[in-house]
Amino acid sequence: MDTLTTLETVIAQRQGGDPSASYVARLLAKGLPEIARKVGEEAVETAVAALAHDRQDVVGEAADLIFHLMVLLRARDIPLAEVCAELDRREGTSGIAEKASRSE
Ligand SMILES: N=c1c2ncn([C@@H]3O[C@H](COP(=O)(O)OP(=O)(O)OP(=O)(O)O)[C@@H](O)[C@H]3O)c2ncn1[C@@H]1O[C@H](COP(=O)(O)O)[C@@H](O)[C@H]1O
Repeated sequence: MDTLTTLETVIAQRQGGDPSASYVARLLAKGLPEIARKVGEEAVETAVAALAHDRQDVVGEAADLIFHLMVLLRARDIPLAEVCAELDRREGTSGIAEKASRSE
């Protein structure tokens, strides 16, 4: 989690920076449609790698996907904490559903 928080800070710092010196600045300058396209591309590459047998490829593609997703969240001005809060909420919700099904 610290890793993602640090990455989120670095991405925010790169926003508005020199596109010739920073991949993040370059990607953010291209705009949301290009960022969304990259997320889609990396998601497909992750899925394809998962179906093949090279474990290290899956790790690499998953890292590319998470990185580009973090850039997309920055472009939409959504803090990572908001996504984590949604995951926490679901954990709470599924816990309630589980308890309810156990009491039936
Ligand atoms: N984690 C990453 C990271 N993962 C992947 N990438 C880049 O994402 C790109 C992946 O694109 P592809 O594999 O599709 O290859 P490509 O053809 O070069 O990319 P496109 O031209 O199609 O966009 C590569 O250029 C990688 O270098 C990353 N670039 C940056 N980071 C992090 O972001 C920080 C800031 O980076 P800069 O903005 O470059 O300083 C770095 O310190 C890292 O921590």
